[in-house]
Amino acid sequence: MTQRFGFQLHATDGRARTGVISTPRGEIRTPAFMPVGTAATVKAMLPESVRATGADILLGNTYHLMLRPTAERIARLGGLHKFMNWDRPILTDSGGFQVMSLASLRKLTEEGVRFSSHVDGSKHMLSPERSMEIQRLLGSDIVMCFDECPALPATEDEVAKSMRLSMRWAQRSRDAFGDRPGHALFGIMQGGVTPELREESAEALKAIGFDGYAVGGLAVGEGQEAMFGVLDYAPGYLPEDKPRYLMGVGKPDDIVGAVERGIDMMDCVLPSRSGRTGQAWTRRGQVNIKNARHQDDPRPLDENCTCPACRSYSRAYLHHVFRAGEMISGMLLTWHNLHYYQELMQGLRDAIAEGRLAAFVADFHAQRGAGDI
Ligand SMILES: CNc1nc2c(CC[C@H]3O[C@@H](OC)[C@@H]4OC(C)(C)O[C@@H]43)c3nc(N)[nH]c(=O)c3cc2[nH]1
Ligand SMILES: [Zn+2]
Repeated sequence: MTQRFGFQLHATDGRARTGVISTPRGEIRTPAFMPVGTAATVKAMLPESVRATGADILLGNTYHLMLRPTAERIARLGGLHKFMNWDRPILTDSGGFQVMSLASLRKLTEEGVRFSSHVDGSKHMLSPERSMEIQRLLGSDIVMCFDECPALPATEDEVAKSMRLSMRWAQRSRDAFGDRPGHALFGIMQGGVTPELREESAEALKAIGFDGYAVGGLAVGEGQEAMFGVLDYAPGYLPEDKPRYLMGVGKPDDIVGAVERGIDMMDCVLPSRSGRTGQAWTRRGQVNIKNARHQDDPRPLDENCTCPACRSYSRAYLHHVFRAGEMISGMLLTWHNLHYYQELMQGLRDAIAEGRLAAFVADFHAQRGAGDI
């Protein structure tokens, strides 16, 4: 087990890459999908179940945990890994994005963001320095810079101003992070959909120097075509020997397209959130299990899936427990969706390693029927 943070590239296929990120708490196979555990839990899943789906790393979040139960309390109790019973790597987002999307009465200045908690209305402040302190108290292995993700619609001038603020905050995040062997600090590229701004952001981040680089400011409503348009050039502005993390993505076809364009890490609430609403993702497309047509169907969600839901339960049963509002409904569909996402990532890693990504992607699209299956 290494005491350092490192990234080894094993193979490439076109712009896609496969490799391993090594951390003191374990290895992360890339391309990697990171389940979201916002408030110290991947909803409806035990940590050992999350591991059983094949996840090497999960996500926590500064914004949610600073409000409840507070980072100081988690630190007193031994840190986030011990608190939530997950001893493998954890990446925490820096809180900027969530403040802008969840908090109220926000005041943004050069210093940081003052806001009122969406939980109890209490007053708080987040800054690069405070975000680094919170992520250190949590004990996360991969720390994200404190940034500002502009809400759409935004003019190019507003995007430029916001990106330049985020780059000044990236320097302050780097300075506040200090030297923490075995822990990584990732910069976050901003710049909207403007190539010149994306390049300016990448150059600023490279000049500061980070252990990994995120592509931020995407998956905020711009649509897949615009997102892929940015990914056609933005990852190329980032260092080849460092992990590239696309934040908040996405649907299975978003993930495939992002990996083809050189992305190594992704996170998204979709598989867990949609699982709780009865939406199953399968290799042949989506299944809305609450649809009446499943009520007599003895088949599993997906005959080829080896997850507990598909091994032991029928669509008819899943339909029933969703209609009845039983807790097991969200548990089984979340498990299936996370299992499917990890199976997709393993398929991508194998295909890149064997130089057959194009065939894998063609088969991925060919299998997906239109609409509900
Ligand atoms: C969904 N689309 C999307 N999410 C984005 C994020 C947040 C990603 C975090 O928000 C949650 O996903 C909604 C995830 O669960 C927690 C644990 C809260 O963390 C993940 C971003 N975060 C930062 N710092 N900067 C960005 O430019 C950025 C862009 C994003 N686009
Ligand atoms: Zn399954």
